[in-house]
Amino acid sequence: IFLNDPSELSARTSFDFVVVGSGPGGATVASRLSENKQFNVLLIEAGPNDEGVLDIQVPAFQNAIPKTYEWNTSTIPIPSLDGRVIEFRRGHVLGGSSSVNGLVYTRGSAEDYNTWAKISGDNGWRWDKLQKYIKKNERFTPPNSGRNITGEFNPAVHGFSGAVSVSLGNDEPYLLDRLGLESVDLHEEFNFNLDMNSGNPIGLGWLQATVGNGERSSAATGYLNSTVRARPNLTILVNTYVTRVLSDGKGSKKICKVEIGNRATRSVLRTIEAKNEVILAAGVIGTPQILLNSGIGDSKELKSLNISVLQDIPDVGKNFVDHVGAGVSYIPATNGTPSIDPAAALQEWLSSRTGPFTERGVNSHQILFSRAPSNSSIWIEHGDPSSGPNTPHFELLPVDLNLPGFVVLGGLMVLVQPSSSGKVGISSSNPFDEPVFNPAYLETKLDRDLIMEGIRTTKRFFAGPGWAEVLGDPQFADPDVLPREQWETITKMSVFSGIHGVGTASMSSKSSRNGVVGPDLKVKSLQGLRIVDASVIPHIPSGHTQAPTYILAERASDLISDDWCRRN
Ligand SMILES: Cc1cc2nc3c(=O)[nH]c(=O)nc-3n(C[C@H](O)[C@H](O)[C@H](O)COP(=O)(O)OP(=O)(O)OC[C@H]3O[C@@H](n4cnc5c(N)ncnc54)[C@H](O)[C@@H]3O)c2cc1C
Repeated sequence: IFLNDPSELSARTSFDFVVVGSGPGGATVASRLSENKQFNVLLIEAGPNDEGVLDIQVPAFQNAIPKTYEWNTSTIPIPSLDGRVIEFRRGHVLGGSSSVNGLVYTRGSAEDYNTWAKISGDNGWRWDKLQKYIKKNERFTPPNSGRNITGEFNPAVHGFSGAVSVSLGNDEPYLLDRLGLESVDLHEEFNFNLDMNSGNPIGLGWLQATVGNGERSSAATGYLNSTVRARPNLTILVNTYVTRVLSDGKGSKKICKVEIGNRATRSVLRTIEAKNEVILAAGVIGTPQILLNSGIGDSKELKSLNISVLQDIPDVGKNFVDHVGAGVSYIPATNGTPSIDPAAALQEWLSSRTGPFTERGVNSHQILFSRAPSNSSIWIEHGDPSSGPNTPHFELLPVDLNLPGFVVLGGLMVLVQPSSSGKVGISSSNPFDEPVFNPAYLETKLDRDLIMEGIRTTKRFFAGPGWAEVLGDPQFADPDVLPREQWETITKMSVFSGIHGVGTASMSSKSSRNGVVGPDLKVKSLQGLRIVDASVIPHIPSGHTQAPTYILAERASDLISDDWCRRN
């Protein structure tokens, strides 16, 4: 059942489960729970339907998604970036951020998940225990160009019948791909990695993307396809903003209702009952915002905003961690990859779902994960922030963008195991007000030192005769040329968000007083409320975050289902 407006819901007031948010967390849970005909499930999404939106479907358009499909959230002036304000992107459409993201499919390291297990005291979160959920999520699909991909991935570590399609590039290797392989041959520091999704990501490998048959594969296309949408026991309600969750009476700790509103008119509309559970999956910003608006959070902060406290949980909105990156770009010394004819490419995509628009649009098919050298001087001052010795500190995404007025050649170097943490808060008791968000990028000296090491690592990767013919003068702040203070000032003005935020409703062990949810993802000290999205991730994965969120949500679906099947 698909509803475009809350007014269409009028006949129903109660469901077994109400899921809020339709990204990799919420779409997965709503889809899996509604496989059981006995469960009546409502999935609420603030944004519109994703169906038929070309800008979302065409992989190459990932660089230019219209703002109407995003929340357009701004940070506060970030103190650790000398007061810079940046936009933190997040999807506002069915499928959530997976409908607007960069399509990169990386799982992170086995050690990342083993760290979740350690923090939460639940071995079910260990990498080896999660394998069946990885397979339930993934449908590895060969490129529809028919290109031979032998030697570009390891079939043994993939799922072939899951919900979300994952593929390798359709095009033959680009110039940057050939030069990347040359670097691996030339420098002992960098190894070729047949498959970076094996749990051991370090090395240079072929990039896998959430693409199937030339189209974006998202939480919406993967988990909410037309068959799922037609289920009589699943109602999908889009264009509907959730303001709060409510308990069943004064003093009660049992959450049983969701309140919805109209963002345009800033008015509350009504409540909807959840007989079994409310499952929050509104993402790393939306979930803590709803909790705080509901009086679940730091009691001191809530009281100062005149919000009555339903449950004091100081960590709500805290511990925001995100990847942060620096561009390592050069002036092109040659013409690089020739630009394509966009009209012809679109025509080809429309008629056969093949051609350059099936690609991510950056003229590179590779990704490099690496660690800061063990003899680096930074280790004299700092401990290792990573999950373990097989976990990368850095990611390098080579790019060769040749768009009119926008030429980028080199790489995006991203710090994937940062140590700084920020905060999501609210500024008033009005649930329609914007969140107050400080991502605190580069707040720790360790992160600033590591970014420096990452740039040096990237320079070593780009050193070699092949690259010398292509890369001209550097266009980035070079830590080996500039004095430290000047380098830091420029870097703070130019770093970018990895858009991989986690941790604002973090998972911890049952007995821990820190964190927001237990290992079963139930909100501590309350009943009837769970969280299933990137906000519960207690240690940021060293890879991009959609796959970890899907994997987490697949296990969460089993946890929830088992709980309620046992009771009934
Ligand atoms: C531009 C961009 C590029 C990215 N690139 C990559 C990439 O290449 N690879 C990768 O792995 N990851 C990438 N990510 C990150 C990845 O998409 C996210 O980690 C993942 O989608 C998180 O899933 P989620 O379910 O936690 O939240 P989301 O996917 O953000 O979903 C949350 C949903 O909740 C809805 N919602 C929020 N508040 C409310 C409310 N009050 N009422 C109702 N609904 C609400 C939102 O509209 C949204 O649909 C990218 C993200 C962005 C934004």
